[in-house]
Amino acid sequence: MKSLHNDNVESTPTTKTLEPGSPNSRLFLILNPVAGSCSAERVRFTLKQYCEQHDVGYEIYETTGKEHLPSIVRQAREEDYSVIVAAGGDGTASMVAGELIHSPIPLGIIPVGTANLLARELAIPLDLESACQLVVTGGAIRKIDAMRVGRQVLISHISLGSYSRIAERTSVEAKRRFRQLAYIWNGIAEFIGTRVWRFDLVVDGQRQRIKAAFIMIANVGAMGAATLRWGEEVKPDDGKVDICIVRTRGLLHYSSFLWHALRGRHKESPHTDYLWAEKNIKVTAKKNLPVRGDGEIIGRSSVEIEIIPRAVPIIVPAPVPDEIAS
Ligand SMILES: Nc1ncnc2c1ncn2[C@@H]1O[C@H](COP(=O)(O)OP(=O)(O)OP(=O)(O)O)[C@@H](O)[C@H]1O
Repeated sequence: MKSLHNDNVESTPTTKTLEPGSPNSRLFLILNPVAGSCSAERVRFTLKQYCEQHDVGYEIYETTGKEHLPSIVRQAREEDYSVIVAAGGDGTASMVAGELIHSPIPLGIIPVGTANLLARELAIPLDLESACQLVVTGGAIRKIDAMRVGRQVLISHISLGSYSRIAERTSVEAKRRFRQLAYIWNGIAEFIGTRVWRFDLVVDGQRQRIKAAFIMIANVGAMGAATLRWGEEVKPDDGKVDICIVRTRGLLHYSSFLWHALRGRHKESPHTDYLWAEKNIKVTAKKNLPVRGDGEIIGRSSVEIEIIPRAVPIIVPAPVPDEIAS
């Protein structure tokens, strides 16, 4: 079997097992050194500190972008790590999550990506120290729904239309330099346009033809800007996936859509329709549009999604007991 170790591995051997409420005993970290404005060195240093403090063994795999990440995760799973951690953005988290479906080994997230939508949704701390502490000392486990597309698994969003075109225009270099501003800049150009596209949409076997600026298939509500969400009822662990059909044309419509979203009254927006699916979704665009999944371009024009309810166990902060909160 190919070794999991790469040139930049740091490890300490221990044999403890994960016990709820006690520190995780053996941790495997997958670190994307080019995610967001990540400093791989700082992530290594901070994680090392917490691991040593809590007597937790760890190993770090730094991604190159060329490896088959699912195989790396599969091998770590077989080697009995108590927790597998993704340090990166939503793309890295979903690639790791795909191999942890219905697994007893939870996914920890150190959100050092650009948007970090999944972490925001699950209240996983965005500061490096607190995120490292959480994955090392453990918290609560939340099992979230997953979306299978071919051999790939996605956990946050899949979109086609203007929204996916923005991702296609935004380079890795721009994301690294300007973070979310890179998306906003490219978004303005797309949103002042008035284009809509024809789609064929099949939701749990029900087929319809629609015209829309974009279709957002959301398992996670967070849009990534302020408190904006894709819908009033989008939850990552409710066993269903929401479909937001945005029929906006031009800046005025988008402003109205955002105004309703800001007030949490999405359904009152005259430019959006909402559906939800429990089993599967198929979208086919009549034009050659990119399909965006968890921040990456995953295909063109068509996507078929199988929903896997409450599939991926993720470490989240433990709920604060009422008496402490008050
Ligand atoms: N060493 C590397 N060099 C270049 N690309 C890499 C490397 N490691 C991973 N990648 C690529 O990084 C992408 C995943 O990035 P990720 O989603 O983690 O960060 P992000 O895009 O900055 O954040 P977000 O998705 O939250 O906006 C994948 O396309 C992967 O192939």
